[in-house]
Amino acid sequence: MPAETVSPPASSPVGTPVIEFDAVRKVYPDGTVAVHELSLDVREHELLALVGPSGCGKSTTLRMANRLVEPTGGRILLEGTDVTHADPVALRRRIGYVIQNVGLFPHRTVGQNVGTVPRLLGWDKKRTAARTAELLALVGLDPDTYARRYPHELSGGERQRVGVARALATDPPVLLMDEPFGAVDPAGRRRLQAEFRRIQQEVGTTVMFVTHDIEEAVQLGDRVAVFSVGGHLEQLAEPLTVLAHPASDPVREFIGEGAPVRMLSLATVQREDLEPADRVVEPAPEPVTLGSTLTTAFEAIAALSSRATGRVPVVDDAGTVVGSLTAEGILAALRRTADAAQTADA
Ligand SMILES: Nc1ncnc2c1ncn2[C@@H]1O[C@H](COP(=O)(O)OP(=O)(O)OP(=O)(O)O)[C@@H](O)[C@H]1O
Repeated sequence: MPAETVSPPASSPVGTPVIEFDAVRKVYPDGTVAVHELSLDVREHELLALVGPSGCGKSTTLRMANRLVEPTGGRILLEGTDVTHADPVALRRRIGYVIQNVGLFPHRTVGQNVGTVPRLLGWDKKRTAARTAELLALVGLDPDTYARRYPHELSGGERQRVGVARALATDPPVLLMDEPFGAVDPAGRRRLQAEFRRIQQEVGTTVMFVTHDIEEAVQLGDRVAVFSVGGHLEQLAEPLTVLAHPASDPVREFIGEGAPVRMLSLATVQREDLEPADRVVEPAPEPVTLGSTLTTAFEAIAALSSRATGRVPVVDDAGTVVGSLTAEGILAALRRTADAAQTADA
């Protein structure tokens, strides 16, 4: 993340395609067309969110990428190689997979769960244990406390974190996620989303992420693919473009009336929006930190309204005061987003 921004930039990935769907079609034996002539790519380090109403073919699409479902027609390439000819077991070791209820092994400890694939790959005990501890720490679970616990001794959110850690264990180039945070309560879900996004950007994993929740899709996705029933890809674009310029009636219907508010929730306060640090009164009470609390302008408003002073000191990771957040700063962030929505590619 660039140091001068307060939150992750809405990137426009131009990387090489890691997963490519080329005219892929899936018709189930009973004649249901789940996916209709789908062509799209997921680019290196990108998080692509697949979103749409129930039954529109999102999970089928995802599961074709690791051959849990065989396509009826077309080609799927992983890093340039046609996966329809790959050994499914070897393929799944290169592609992490996280689903809603995680599917942890109930009789194995958290540490054993996370270390499953490394052990299958023949890693020795020491290397597996070190990687397990590293991953548990990455997802915010203290290895000394959690590695020896069993799944039933965890909260739902903690289990999801273990699921993410397990999927990342061998550093797969690609992660497929199907409603991974669906079973978590709203507050925990928001925290998990933010933490997962931070980890994904830090590790650089390419992610294909299925959700039925447009809010989750626009918050997490670098790009968003909106599907309609019958497995049609209606629009593939950056979040702001989908919200500001829905490409068809099904997209408009799906994003609903909340689109303007969702658009503003994409507004991010940047360093340039802060008042200069020399105007901050020291010592700064309860500062907020660049890149964490101020994820969106909405959170900035919450930070501001909880202080009586009308300004909130902002510090960087090292604790140095870098500026002061005021209502004008938030307005500047909102204005920038509204301008970007007007000029976003239709
Ligand atoms: N094994 C199957 N046999 C027959 N039809 C299936 C099978 N699996 C899925 N379908 C059908 O294919 C279509 C797409 O299903 P899919 O699970 O991919 O949708 P989805 O968008 O992920 O839905 P949801 O959000 O409800 O999970 C649906 O009409 C579904 O009923």
